[in-house]
Amino acid sequence: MSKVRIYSLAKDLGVDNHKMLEILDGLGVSYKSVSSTIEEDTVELIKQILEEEAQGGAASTAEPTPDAPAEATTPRTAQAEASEAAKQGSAAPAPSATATAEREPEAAPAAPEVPHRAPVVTIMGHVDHGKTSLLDYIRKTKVAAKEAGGITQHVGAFEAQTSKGRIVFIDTPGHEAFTTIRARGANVADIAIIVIAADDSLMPQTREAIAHAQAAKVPMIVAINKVDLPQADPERVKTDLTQLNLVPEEYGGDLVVVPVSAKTGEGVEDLLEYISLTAELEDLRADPKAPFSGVIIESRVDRQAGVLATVMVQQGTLHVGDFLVVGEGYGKIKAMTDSNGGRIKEAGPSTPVQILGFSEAPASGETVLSAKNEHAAREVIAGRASDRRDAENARERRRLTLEEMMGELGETRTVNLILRADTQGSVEAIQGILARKESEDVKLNVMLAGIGAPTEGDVLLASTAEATILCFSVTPSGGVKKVAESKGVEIKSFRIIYELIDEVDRLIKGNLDPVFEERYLGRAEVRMVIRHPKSGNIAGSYVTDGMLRRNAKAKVTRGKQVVYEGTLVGLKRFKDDVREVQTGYECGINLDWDGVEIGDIIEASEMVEVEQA
Ligand SMILES: Nc1nc2c(ncn2[C@@H]2O[C@H](COP(=O)(O)OP(=O)(O)OP(=O)(O)O)[C@@H](O)[C@H]2O)c(=O)[nH]1
Repeated sequence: MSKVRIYSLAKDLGVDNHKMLEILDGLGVSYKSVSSTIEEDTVELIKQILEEEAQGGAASTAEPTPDAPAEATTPRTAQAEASEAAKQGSAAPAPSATATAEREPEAAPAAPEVPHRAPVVTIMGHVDHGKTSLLDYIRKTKVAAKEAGGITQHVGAFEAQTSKGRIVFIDTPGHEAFTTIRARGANVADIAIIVIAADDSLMPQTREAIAHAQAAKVPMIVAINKVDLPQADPERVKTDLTQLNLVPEEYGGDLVVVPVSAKTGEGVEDLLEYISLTAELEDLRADPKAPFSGVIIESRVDRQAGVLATVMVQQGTLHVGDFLVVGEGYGKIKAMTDSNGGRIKEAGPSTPVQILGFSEAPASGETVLSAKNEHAAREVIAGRASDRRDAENARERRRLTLEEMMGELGETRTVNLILRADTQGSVEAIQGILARKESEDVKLNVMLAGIGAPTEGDVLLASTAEATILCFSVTPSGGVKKVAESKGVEIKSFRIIYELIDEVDRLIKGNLDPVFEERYLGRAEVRMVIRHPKSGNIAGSYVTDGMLRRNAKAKVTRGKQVVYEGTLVGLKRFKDDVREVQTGYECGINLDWDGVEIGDIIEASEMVEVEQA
């Protein structure tokens, strides 16, 4: 008796893989994943079930036959239509992030046109260079006056109407240096405006802002502000930028630089024009009909109203009454207001909305998904809570093993560090983060922290204390590198803050790892499936425990069921390929699919667990 692969069969019969697994579950057929094979005689049973469903659910649909010609305009077979109609008629009343039937593209379908969406812009720059003033000017002149009686709440974002269309500005990052929120903030944004005061030129936080935009691979536009001042020197700003390898267009480079004054409004119209042009080039699109996903921009507790959370809709559409899941909490949208304070009933992609309905304030940067109903929301949360407990237990087990190995209860390991950075501000910010990373198990001992490149003296200190030298935005000289090599001292240089922090996480982990091999590496939650017609689908995920490592063994679980086993072949942070991603970071993952598309077997809220290969 010959066998058939589940996903090939699904394709042949024009149903999606989820549906196929559902039917197999119903029949009590066991399988490991959609790559598994099943007996040929089961196929007949499946066909019968599909036929019955089609007849029962879609009265107007013609009898499905394997050779029924597809309609000229649709890429699907008549069977696919029939089975989908059956599904609609039988159970699911509304699509949701956790249960939405995916359409199966045939050989070479014309990709459905996903509509354009408004660009989301973030403004960054050094303190006092005029970020707030510039946003205020745009808000005053470009935001339609709201109806009388509304209460203007700070929502952390606003929408400007320009002659070229809608532009959404995020105004939360503030000057809280080096926070994950801001690193994530750049991720919410499509375009970064770097504000530089014409009388002050490049300052430490300007460089930091540029580094964030570069790390997030979002296009940058430089606004040289305060050009109304007599001492303004825009040319100096441009020359200073070239020294960072950022060459303005008029000097032959590709950096857009716009002189503006937040005081007089000069150049602001040009800036908006450039934003729209950049957005056009980026070809930003989002499907309002796709399952909803979004990001928390900010949240706070209002004494009268309760928890107010600002959500940026990234995909799909939000409606009053929808159930939302964030972290381990959920809420039902009781009311929604737009950034003007006006009540709205629904909100599509690139819309910042303030939501009333969460019982606890969610953290900025958290991903939000929708659930079909309260029951589904609770299930997702229960799954997340149990995963967290498992992770905590695993950590506890690791800790005990370490203690046993050391033969002494409660001994703390110390990681010695020498820190070198470009400015006092960076040194302090990094020290602040390091202090928060310390735990009972590992103490981070910064032996020396200073401005400027590391010296030979640092290397000697490091070699005696077995310390690692971490450099941020400074590079050791050739001579110092040689001494370090001869003494076996590691000097690690970083230009991006989160990479330095990743390294510290690795050092901490290295001190926690028991000597014997542990196969479990970590686990991630799939937050959304990013469909890419050319380079394949990617599962946008969040590492909830341990770490993910490229080429590790991976398995996808839905509840307690393993739906896929294979290898983690692709791992990305933003657009970069990376080897590892640690807990608390978002990443894109791709598995060895054996010809199966991620969107077919994986969906938001599923867990991917990886093990040492
Ligand atoms: N002359 C002139 N003054 C400006 C302009 N833009 C901002 N200022 C002034 O510069 C100062 C700082 O402006 P802010 O908008 O508060 O700067 P910021 O970058 O938002 O500062 P932080 O929020 O503290 O980081 C204020 O006194 C503004 O009035 C401008 O285009 N021209």
